Amino acid sequence: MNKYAIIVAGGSGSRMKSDLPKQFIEIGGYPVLMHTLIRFKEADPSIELILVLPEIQIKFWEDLCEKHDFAVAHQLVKGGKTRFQSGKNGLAAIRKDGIVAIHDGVRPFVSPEIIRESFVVAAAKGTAVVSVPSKDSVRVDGHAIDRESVRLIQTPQTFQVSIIKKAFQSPELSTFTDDASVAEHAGFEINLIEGSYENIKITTPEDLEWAEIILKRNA
Ligand SMILES: Nc1ccn([C@@H]2O[C@H](COP(=O)(O)OP(=O)(O)OP(=O)(O)O)[C@@H](O)[C@H]2O)c(=O)n1
Ligand SMILES: C[C@](O)(CO)[C@H](O)COP(=O)(O)O
Repeated sequence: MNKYAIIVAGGSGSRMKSDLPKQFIEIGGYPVLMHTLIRFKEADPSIELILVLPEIQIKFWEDLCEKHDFAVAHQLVKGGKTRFQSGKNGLAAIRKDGIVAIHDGVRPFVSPEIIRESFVVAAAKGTAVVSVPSKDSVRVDGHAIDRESVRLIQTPQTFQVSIIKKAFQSPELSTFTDDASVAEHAGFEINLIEGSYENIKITTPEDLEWAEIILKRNA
């Protein structure tokens, strides 16, 4: 079975408010993106890695790889204006059937076990989307709802290639905040699997402090 991971890192990182795009900020001495790619190689060395980056950042990334002697093989693909378009560009680089995990480049602490589980479930059921329960109470439009019914969605979001390629043929909608919403819109059932609170998305400056803490805890 062919296995792929599309690591989307084509965003602008506006909420981080940093001159250096957040995917390149160093944690534990290495750029965030290198940690993420290594997690996938650790999960399964046969996974083919596809890294989606803004075109303008590709040379910078290649220089970083040289500087850090980064030897994890990966294919580079140009990003798009939105996460949907970046994902679609990544998918276009896959020519064979198999299973593909789509993962935020800025989630460097996904565990190899969760990655492997997502491939197993997607192979059996077509889709596997990582999620955690909400630890906080939740209100929608001002009204309390049963938080047991809430799941917070993470990545990887893993699919049979044929399913997710078909789903991405839909015109883009503003409600597509992730790949699962694209697949669901196309009529596919979404299977949730258990994630981890450590699998944070580095989004705002304080997340970098959490990242250093998680790294030290795992050292
Ligand atoms: N056009 C885009 C937009 C986002 N992403 C990726 O999708 C992931 C999740 O997005 P987010 O954390 O929102 O990243 P940014 O869009 O870069 O951040 P912001 O929303 O703060 O600008 C990131 O790895 C980001 O690089 C992408 O590949 N292409
Ligand atoms: C894909 C995602 O990480 C799942 O939680 C999330 O939807 C990305 O949202 P963002 O606004 O692009 O950070």
